[in-house]
Amino acid sequence: MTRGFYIGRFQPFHNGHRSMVEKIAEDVDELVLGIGSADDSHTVRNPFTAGERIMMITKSLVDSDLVTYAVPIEDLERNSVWVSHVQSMSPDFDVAYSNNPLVIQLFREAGIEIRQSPMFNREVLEGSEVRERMITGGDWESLVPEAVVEVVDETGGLERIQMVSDSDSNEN
Ligand SMILES: Nc1ncnc2c1ncn2[C@@H]1O[C@H](COP(=O)(O)OP(=O)(O)OP(=O)(O)O)[C@@H](O)[C@H]1O
Ligand SMILES: NC(=O)c1ccc[n+]([C@@H]2O[C@H](COP(=O)(O)O)[C@@H](O)[C@H]2O)c1
Repeated sequence: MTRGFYIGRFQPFHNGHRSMVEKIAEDVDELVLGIGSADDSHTVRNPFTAGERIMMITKSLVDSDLVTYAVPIEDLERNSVWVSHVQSMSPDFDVAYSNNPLVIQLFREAGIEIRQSPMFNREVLEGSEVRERMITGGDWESLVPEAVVEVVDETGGLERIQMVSDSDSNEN
């Protein structure tokens, strides 16, 4: 039995993340999705709470055969102990997945196997592109699973990101 760990901020969970989960499913029996920066929300870069991101992930993967667990991981001031912090919050895992250079470095230094994945349609499947479209009224819905559209509707996420974006630009 192999269990993987996939870390990301998932702000929001988009079709690139879902494709990555499908790719990882070829390697592992179970997957932990670590919701990074779990303590952050209500900003343009991190608009959604950890709870909202858990809903997005759980509902998007409901039809998947893979056993998945979504675990919130708060940020720490000290990179040197971040991997231990991750391990203290997550079910045990055998291999980690990320394309983030700092994350890759920290897992390598801790002696944990880390695998990268190909980028899927990265020209548009990027969190910052989805958030920009949410703010400007573009087509963001086609970039995310249907379940994410429903969670954003249910939680008033669109009004929220537009409001925090407005207050950011008023401060600048
Ligand atoms: N289109 C994609 N295809 C494959 N992997 C992706 C894609 N987009 C993001 N990832 C990977 O998923 C992980 C989590 O990414 P993250 O939550 O930061 O999303 P992001 O799209 O890079 O968002 P942001 O623009 O907010 O930084 C990272 O390792 C990232 O490289
Ligand atoms: N010291 C720390 O708290 C620390 C170090 C490395 C990564 N992280 C987090 O891991 C996540 C990585 O996800 P992304 O690949 O989406 O950037 C982010 O939430 C990031 O803040 C935190």
